[in-house]
Amino acid sequence: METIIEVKKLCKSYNNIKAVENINFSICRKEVFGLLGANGAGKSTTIECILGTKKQDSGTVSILGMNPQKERKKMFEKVGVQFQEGYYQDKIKVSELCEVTASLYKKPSDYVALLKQFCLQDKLKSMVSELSGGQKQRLFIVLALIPNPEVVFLDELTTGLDVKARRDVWNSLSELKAKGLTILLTSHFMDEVEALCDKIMILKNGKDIFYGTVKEAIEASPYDKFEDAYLWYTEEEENESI
Ligand SMILES: Nc1ncnc2c1ncn2[C@@H]1O[C@H](COP(=O)(O)OP(=O)(O)OP(=O)(O)O)[C@@H](O)[C@H]1O
Repeated sequence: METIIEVKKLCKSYNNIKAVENINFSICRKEVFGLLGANGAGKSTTIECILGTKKQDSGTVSILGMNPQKERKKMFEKVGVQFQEGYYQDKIKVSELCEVTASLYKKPSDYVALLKQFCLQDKLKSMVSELSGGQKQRLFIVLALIPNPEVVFLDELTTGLDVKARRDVWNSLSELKAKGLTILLTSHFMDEVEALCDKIMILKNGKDIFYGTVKEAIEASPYDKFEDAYLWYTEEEENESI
């Protein structure tokens, strides 16, 4: 299978904090990869190094065969990123924000169809600032998909969404995956990870403490449920003495 993202021996420190220490993983086309871990575990730092918005201290990153530091512009033609609130201006209509985003790309997706897919078709003429938290979150996923990317980065994918909206987002992503999209996501919801991810990495204090499938993670733990296993991997004291 074709490798889309390859991370080798990635290290990044901030002053005295080792945010990411010797991380290795690869993601194949059509795979959904979950980068997991508690607040401060090193997920965002890893993602920023992959996107080239932060420079690692050592190690290498390849995305779609490119070096993100050297080929930033070419890379962003093919890579979508879901940003959080605060990144976008919100005194603008949904349609205008989509239009502006689409204008940045050579072959953008049809944003009206995407808005429909994420149940936002009625909001086309609304101001972004007037959307609910969950509607904004879905709009940010749509914006990440407008480039018609080969790979998309989704950060805290469904935080703030109601139960139905989460399920709808999972279904839409599964459809996009079937069409060839590769997805790297972060999530603090283990049911979501179980439903979507082909492979996961659990980080703790910048280190890789588990890399494999959800099934393997459960099997290598004393528990039957993934959430219990996840907590076992990430728990502070008990495991450190083992
Ligand atoms: N710009 C920075 N300067 C100094 N320290 C930083 C900086 N960015 C992150 N850190 C530290 O690096 C570590 C990893 O942070 P990072 O944001 O990568 O974690 P995260 O897993 O994405 O957390 P969250 O789930 O809260 O988003 C933390 O200890 C954090 O305090």
